[in-house]
Amino acid sequence: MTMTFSTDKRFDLIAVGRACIDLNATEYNRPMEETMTFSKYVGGSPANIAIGSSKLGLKTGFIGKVSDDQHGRFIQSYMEKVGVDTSQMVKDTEGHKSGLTFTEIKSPKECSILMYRTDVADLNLRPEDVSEGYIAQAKILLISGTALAKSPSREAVFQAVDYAKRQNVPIVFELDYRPYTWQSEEETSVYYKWAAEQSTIVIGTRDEYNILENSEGNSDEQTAKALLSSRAELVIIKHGVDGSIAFEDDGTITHAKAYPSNVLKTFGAGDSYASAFLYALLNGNSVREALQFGGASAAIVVSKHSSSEAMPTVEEIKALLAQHEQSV
Ligand SMILES: Nc1ncnc2c1ncn2[C@@H]1O[C@H](COP(=O)(O)OP(=O)(O)O)[C@@H](O)[C@H]1O
Ligand SMILES: O=C(O)C[C@@H](O)[C@H](O)C(=O)COP(=O)(O)O
Repeated sequence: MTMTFSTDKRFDLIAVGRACIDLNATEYNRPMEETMTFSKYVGGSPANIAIGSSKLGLKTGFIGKVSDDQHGRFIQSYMEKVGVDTSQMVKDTEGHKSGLTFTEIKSPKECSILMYRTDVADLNLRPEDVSEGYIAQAKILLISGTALAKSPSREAVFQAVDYAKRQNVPIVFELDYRPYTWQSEEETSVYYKWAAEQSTIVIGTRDEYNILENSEGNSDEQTAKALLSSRAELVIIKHGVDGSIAFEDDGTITHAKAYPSNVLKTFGAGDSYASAFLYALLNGNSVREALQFGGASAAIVVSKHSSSEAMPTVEEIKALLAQHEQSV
């Protein structure tokens, strides 16, 4: 299947949610306690997806709140530099700080992130910060799960979803589960179910769908069937190095393998996957081709140091896919 999107919009994709700071360990293969140096990048799942999409050539906008300080200015200027429209990125006027994520690279397979997210600026986005006229200009609105974790950001996302529905803008929900920001898994499940019910495309890992379902017992088929019975037309279930599966509402199921990669760290895979997957779909490619695009993009990013800065170009993705075709 290929999906069709409006052609007369100013933006291909508008993302709503957090834009933060990643501090990635520059010393590899050691625990955080022994890591002394870090490199700074823009981070936050929806910001990474917006940056990745923009680097691929999509016209991209961002709705979010950042701190009114050096970090907020760094985030905004980096996103502008890579072509993301930041006209709807607001500065926090109450002193809230941008979130920080420290990464630990213990081995290429054993990575973790440590988030500093107490009362962060992004979770203080307010409904009145969200413009219906802006959302109306998008082919798709991307919402990320973490923005639902706390008020007032939760209500800002409700507002964005309401505007998108009024304006017939399809919603893409990236589950983006970050336990640090939630009170409990039960609470997360309530909001995840709600968001999935509003969305045309749902993207998440198997573990994230378990959180959504508040249950560990469901198969991918059961999960997809339940979601496709409401508004969703396409459900993507990711399985890390084992690849991903797309379930469509006409019953088509497409499996995609991950591409071999010289892995440096595992984080960044999901965001690069989402940006390239959505790029391909928005450009009229089939779901199968979009899965391949997403997987290739992720294979590139896990071999590099950052999530945002490492987002590949279309040419890099095509080169990896061509290389893979030659070797099979
Ligand atoms: N180690 C890896 N090597 C190559 N590709 C990977 C690797 N890990 C993940 N990917 C690719 O990225 C996609 C998303 O990764 P996954 O780990 O499932 O998501 P997330 O990063 O959101 O947890 C996978 O479906 C796969 O195509
Ligand atoms: O999402 C965050 O706030 C942290 C990210 O910026 C970080 O780069 C990361 O963990 C990305 O991992 P992914 O979700 O696996 O793409």
